[in-house]
Amino acid sequence: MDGVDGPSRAVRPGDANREARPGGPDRAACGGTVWLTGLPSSGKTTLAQSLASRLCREGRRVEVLDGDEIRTFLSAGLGFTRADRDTNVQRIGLVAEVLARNGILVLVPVIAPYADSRDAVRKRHEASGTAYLEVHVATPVQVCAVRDVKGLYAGQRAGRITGLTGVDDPYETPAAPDARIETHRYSVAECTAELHAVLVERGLV
Ligand SMILES: Nc1ncnc2c1ncn2[C@@H]1O[C@H](COP(=O)(O)OS(=O)(=O)O)[C@@H](OP(=O)(O)O)[C@H]1O
Ligand SMILES: Nc1ncnc2c1ncn2[C@@H]1O[C@H](COP(=O)(O)OP(=O)(O)O)[C@@H](O)[C@H]1O
Repeated sequence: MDGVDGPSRAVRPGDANREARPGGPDRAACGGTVWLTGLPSSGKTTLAQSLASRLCREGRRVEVLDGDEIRTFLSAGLGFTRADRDTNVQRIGLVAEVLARNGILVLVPVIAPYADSRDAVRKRHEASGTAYLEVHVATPVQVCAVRDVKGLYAGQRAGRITGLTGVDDPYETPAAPDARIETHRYSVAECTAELHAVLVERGLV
């Protein structure tokens, strides 16, 4: 309906968030998504939890969208085909963007093995002017296979599972991530500090 002040205009996602900030953008007061992509056992969840704890202590509103939890509810029934992984990633991307544009810092420790799928999530954020950082948790597959937190690598070797990301299923390494974290070289505390510094540098903290 047209208002008394003139014709209405389309309200785009993120408008309310921007208008709620008098004096222009205030990155420290607005949200953003930090997507941690990497192989199973690369350290995504550990780093997301560690960074979330630190950000919470600093008074930020933080959400971690954990891959396993999402697959139990929001993506229940999806498997690990390319189509299912894409659907899973796009659903998570939508939730992350909605939370982020409403002032939450959203940490997403999800494999997201395909570049075009990750790019679509970035574009969704760009469309609403919402900050988005892609972090590659760049742990070599040999190290991940030794860590093998959930026994997936052993399961693949034993023939119990197939289609394991980075072993017999693709992982498209991010070509130009906002950060690359080498968890095989540095401790959890050091990697968390490095990630935190990236957020500071990008004006998210
Ligand atoms: N075949 C296969 N390949 C990769 N990962 C597998 C597979 N089967 C089960 N899992 C476990 O599923 C966890 C969640 O996966 P994601 O939702 O992050 O994957 S995806 O982005 O949709 O590809 C993922 O969690 P993380 O280990 O925390 O990465 C795996 O432990
Ligand atoms: N620098 C590091 N950063 C993150 N995890 C690390 C690091 N060094 C060792 N680890 C260990 O690697 C494992 C990573 O597991 P997890 O975080 O569940 O991986 P993912 O979520 O990628 O599957 C944990 O046991 C963690 O303690």
